Amino acid sequence: MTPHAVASTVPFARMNGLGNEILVADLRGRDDRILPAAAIALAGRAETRFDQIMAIHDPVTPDTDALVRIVNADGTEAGACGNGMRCVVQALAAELGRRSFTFETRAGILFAEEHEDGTISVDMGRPKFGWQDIPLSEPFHDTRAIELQIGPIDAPVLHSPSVASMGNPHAIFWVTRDVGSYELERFGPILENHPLFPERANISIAEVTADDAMTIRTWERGVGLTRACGSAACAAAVSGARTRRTGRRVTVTVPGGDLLIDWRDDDRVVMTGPAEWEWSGRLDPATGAFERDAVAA
Ligand SMILES: N[C@@H](CCC[C@H](N)C(=O)O)C(=O)O
Repeated sequence: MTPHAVASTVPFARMNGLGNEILVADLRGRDDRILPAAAIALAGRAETRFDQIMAIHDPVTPDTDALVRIVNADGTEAGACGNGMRCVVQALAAELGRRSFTFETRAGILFAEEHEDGTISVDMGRPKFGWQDIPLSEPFHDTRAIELQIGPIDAPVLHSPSVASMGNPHAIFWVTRDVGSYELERFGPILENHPLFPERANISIAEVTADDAMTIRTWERGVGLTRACGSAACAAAVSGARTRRTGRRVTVTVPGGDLLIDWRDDDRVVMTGPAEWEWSGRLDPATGAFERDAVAA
């Protein structure tokens, strides 16, 4: 890289949260952002393919540790990313030798904590169920099951989803067969872009397997099929409890593993799970050019 290019790059770590592919980029001390073109370029390369970039910026609000901007693979910004927040916590805990953090995101202030066993809990805030808050493009007074279906009109494959906002819009379709048996790659893009969702939506299918367990698969807005989506797990858990399908504390199994979701009595949703570091490098937030750090022999 030329000296100029090196000066314009920032450190980043390739990480994952249960297989949700995350790049954690450190933009502290700078005024710039990850540009959409850079995100699209990074997402398009096998080595740096990602679901979200978690860009750590200097804090804006007093008493927060950092502002975190969340960028999807298509370059759009998201309000929430549960798996990505766990990766941010693991990276900052290793750097700063602390375990508890307060972050600001587009969706509000979040609290997070790394436990002794290495798992990380993120307080994802309060869910919203009002149709304007999700948002939907038309009024639905009961968002536990809205009128929306896909497939033949008289025998829909998926129908009547619960909808919720966890800082980002989610639709949860309840099914009674193995979630792997549905063509989510076919239905996901149609439902993500359905006119009912003016800001598009994350689309999940969920099978309840016990009062305290469910299995989900998610088509992520701005990304596609994913091995894990933390905010979808939270949205599915609160929707399961709201529709009396489950209790308020559930293990949500995603293709990448298990997340524990606790919808506390104070209405806040706490997600607990792992994060994993893969490798580090430097990237250019304007172009997406990157280089890997040399690995010690
Ligand atoms: N993977 C995330 C959710 C990412 C955001 C989503 N694609 C959106 O645009 O809302 C998670 O773990 O929550």
